[in-house]
Amino acid sequence: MFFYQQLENDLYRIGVNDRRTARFENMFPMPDGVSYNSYLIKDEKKVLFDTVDASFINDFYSNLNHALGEDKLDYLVITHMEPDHSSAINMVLKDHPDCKLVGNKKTFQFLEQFFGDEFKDRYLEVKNGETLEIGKRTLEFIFAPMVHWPEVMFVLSSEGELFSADAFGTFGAIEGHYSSDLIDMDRAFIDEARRYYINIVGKQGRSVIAILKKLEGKEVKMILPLHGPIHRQKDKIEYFIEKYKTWGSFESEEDGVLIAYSSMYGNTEEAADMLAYELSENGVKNIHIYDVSEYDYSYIISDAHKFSNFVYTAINYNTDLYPRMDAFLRELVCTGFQNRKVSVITNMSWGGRAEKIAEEILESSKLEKIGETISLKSSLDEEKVGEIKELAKAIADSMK
Ligand SMILES: Cc1cc2nc3c(=O)[nH]c(=O)nc-3n(C[C@H](O)[C@H](O)[C@H](O)COP(=O)(O)O)c2cc1C
Repeated sequence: MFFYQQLENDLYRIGVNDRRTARFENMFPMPDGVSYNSYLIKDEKKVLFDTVDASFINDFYSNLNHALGEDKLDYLVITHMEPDHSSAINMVLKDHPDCKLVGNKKTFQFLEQFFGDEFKDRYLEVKNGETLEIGKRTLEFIFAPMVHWPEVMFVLSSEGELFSADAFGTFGAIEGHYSSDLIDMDRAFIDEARRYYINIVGKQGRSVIAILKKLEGKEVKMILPLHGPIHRQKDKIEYFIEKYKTWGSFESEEDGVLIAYSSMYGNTEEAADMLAYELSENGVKNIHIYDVSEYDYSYIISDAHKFSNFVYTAINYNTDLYPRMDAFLRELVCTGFQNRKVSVITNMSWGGRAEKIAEEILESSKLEKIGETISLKSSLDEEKVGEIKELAKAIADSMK
């Protein structure tokens, strides 16, 4: 069977859903799957934008062949060489002998690293800002280096269709709603879009801001990302671009406190809980507590970027930082985490370097310390309870 959406008269989304792969990039859980989007324009020239993960080639071919009918492809535009979109390129090229590959110098370098140079005579190399006529449309190539990979390029058609590679994508298979105007973005979409962006593209915030600047003044009527729904309604497009500006600048979206704790026997957890109750007493609305041993880091990291305040615990473990907190903090820093307010609870029974190690890991994040470190000796006592009340007040005050 075939399954695709006709977005315009001659524009099709022919991607597939993947509910079988457990982890994106073999790291990030996808409880709701993911979609690999590929797009087809049937203008005078027939142009395919990216392919899908080769494991889904059969579904993809049924969609593509049905949408193409008797036509053959003239161009395959590669916006991004990551294998979840490019691993079927060689198969498509073999089926479409006159199809040219459109990419930039780096695209073809990576293509050869993955597939060798058997398609060399089919390259159409484009430079930043160059255009290609395909009939009633002209395609403009806008390089977006490091908006995930170095070779990434956006393509803007003269009809205002923006093929944005991994930008503006999300986790989650398409559940019928192939366009964001068909869903409530806040309820059904934005948390997973944030988790996708922060964990996958997050570190490249400067590159994201740079591409958004390049797009200013250009008319974008539709965004067609490689994962998740398309965006074709003005207010949805503006909403999502604003989110990208905030995320790309490493700014928080909301006042709130993310508490990431670790605890072997519950004493440090009790302190984290007590802090949360006291924060609530001080009027803080958004409080999220995560045990770093329980949750996949990608969820905690996404919320750490979302909120203004971050609290972590540093418990001593064989005189080092508890290994799961150590790993979590390192992964957090890998996403470019910065410019947040931070508070710390430590726990030691006899001694160690946990607090120092955590500080060293977070050094590049330029965090503003709020309140004094709460140093537990094994468990809470009256004095520490008083300190937690003071810390909660200091954190709440830091939001005003
Ligand atoms: C396996 C293990 C190793 C520990 N290593 C240290 C250590 O090197 N230095 C130290 O001060 N406390 C050490 N502790 C004690 C903890 O840091 C902490 O004080 C204690 O586990 C109470 O906190 P919790 O109930 O939140 O786990 C260790 C505890 C465990 C179970």
